Amino acid sequence: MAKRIDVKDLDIYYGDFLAVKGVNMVIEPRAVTALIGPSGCGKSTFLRTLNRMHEVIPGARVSGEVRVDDQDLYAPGVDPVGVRRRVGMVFQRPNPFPTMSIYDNVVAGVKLNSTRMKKSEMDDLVEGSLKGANLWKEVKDRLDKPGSGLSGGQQQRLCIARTIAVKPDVVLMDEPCSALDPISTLAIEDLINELKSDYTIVIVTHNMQQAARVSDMTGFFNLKATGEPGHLVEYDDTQKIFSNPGQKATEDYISGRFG
Ligand SMILES: Nc1ncnc2c1ncn2[C@@H]1O[C@H](COP(=O)(O)OP(=O)(O)OP(=O)(O)O)[C@@H](O)[C@H]1O
Repeated sequence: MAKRIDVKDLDIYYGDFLAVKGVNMVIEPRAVTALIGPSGCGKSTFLRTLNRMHEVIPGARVSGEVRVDDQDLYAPGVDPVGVRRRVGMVFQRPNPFPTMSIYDNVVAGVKLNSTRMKKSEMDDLVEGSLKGANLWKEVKDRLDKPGSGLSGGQQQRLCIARTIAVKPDVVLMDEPCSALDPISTLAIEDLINELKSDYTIVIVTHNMQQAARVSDMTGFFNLKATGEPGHLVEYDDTQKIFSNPGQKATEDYISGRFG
């Protein structure tokens, strides 16, 4: 299950534009790592390199290494589809398949991976994944109803259930609460806290209180000026970053002096 991610000398490009430069970082398993920093510094871009989603944009590429338990995701011959199965992703806006039932939403990824399963196994997987996403009690009597009939917070938990149904090693979350109300946000934060016992979790967030609440480690990204590449300024225990950061830029950012 949870795996360590080792990023070495990673440069990330959109065509000729170097968006993020020189990232070195070890992301620990069974922990939550938060990525913070001002708009445009490359947090989401970096996150998408961790499951090879970056390269779906034409011209987008990387140089350097991303190792997940010693396998370089960018080595020749590595299948990006397999990578995305092992490293799942939850997006900013809940994106369940709207006309699909709640049940079918949970197993959508599993079916895509063409794993053949008996109905009883599928039922168990749906129940286990919805329980894992703290949604089971709310939906168990309406599994055949469309996913779009759920509240925003429930839809996001449904997306998390869909992500964990394929049994990934890592779960990436790109601002998973930014479209949610405060109560749904707290529900997702509780869930993140529970999920970390099984997965490596990396979350991009604009909300520094959220980073402080949910994460064990925090990486602060910044950029010197518009058009310059983003870079990782500081990466440390969340408590240290928020109480006694090593860099002035980090301190200025977390104390609200810029960004
Ligand atoms: N599809 C794209 N094509 C070209 N450049 C892009 C693309 N997506 C992002 N960029 C550029 O890459 C840089 C990093 O963007 P990114 O969205 O990763 O930053 P971010 O820190 O996640 O920002 P935000 O907090 O606003 O979401 C920016 O200069 C952005 O304009």
